[in-house]
Amino acid sequence: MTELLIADATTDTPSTREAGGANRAPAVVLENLGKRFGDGAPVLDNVNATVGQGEFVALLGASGCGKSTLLNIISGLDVPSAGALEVPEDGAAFMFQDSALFPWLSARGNVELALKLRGVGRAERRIRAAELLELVNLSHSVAKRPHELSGGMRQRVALARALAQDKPLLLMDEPFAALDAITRDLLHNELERVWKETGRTIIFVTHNVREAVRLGQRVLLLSSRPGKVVAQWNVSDEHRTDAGAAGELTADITARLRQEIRKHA
Ligand SMILES: Nc1ncnc2c1ncn2[C@@H]1O[C@H](COP(=O)(O)OP(=O)(O)OP(=O)(O)O)[C@@H](O)[C@H]1O
Repeated sequence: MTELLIADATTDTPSTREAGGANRAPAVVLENLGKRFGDGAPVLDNVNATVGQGEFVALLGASGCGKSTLLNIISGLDVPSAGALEVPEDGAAFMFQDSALFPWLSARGNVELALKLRGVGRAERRIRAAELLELVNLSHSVAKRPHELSGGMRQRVALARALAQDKPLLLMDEPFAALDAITRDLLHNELERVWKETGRTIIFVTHNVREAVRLGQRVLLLSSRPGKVVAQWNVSDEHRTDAGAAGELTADITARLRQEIRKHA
């Protein structure tokens, strides 16, 4: 059992501060963050977490616990009602469950558009888009439009487009939730490779414990109503190489997640 207990998530405890990786400079710091829409009950309350530069963190929680709200706040699309946050000055790129590609543009056109919005010149755009599509294993389909691509291929284009924004932080909101299990496994391998090659900081939201353990160096569990970080686990090399150890960790996290869900059932 490797759960790092957060005894009092209402304060910025040493466990939450250090878990970003004692050797890493922080990329994202959330301090006593709260969010309430209008005069409704708080959706997030006293969220404390630190994500280190280059770290891959999986954010897990029951449906409706505020995961997307938290990503929206980190990305700057929404503002917190309480607390403070530090995010990279250069901002974040976002990737969603729906690839949200422009249907009239090819894979290359979609990626080039993101480069154009950054002011990259025409010749360089072509080269850079080709590199990014190669990075996500889509060199053979650059001229295809979204309707000619499978769901997995569309998500690869969306990943290339997110990388084209050249932001140090990548926020991923259940990007593979709509894919079949085999395609999802393939994309897990590819995302891991892309993360290692690009050194991005990634916060990856999912409902899927197995996916969180497969991808995250650290898994954070958000409680429901209100959402706050109630537990976290480090995923070690042993979990990556030993299916038994990964299975045990997955079972531990699942039990803890069920506990959270039962509280509000
Ligand atoms: N703009 C908004 N106005 C009012 N309430 C909102 C708004 N956005 C989100 N909420 C509420 O905040 C809560 C958390 O929503 P959020 O989408 O962040 O949860 P989630 O954990 O991402 O859910 P899921 O896993 O189902 O996608 C929900 O009760 C939702 O109805």
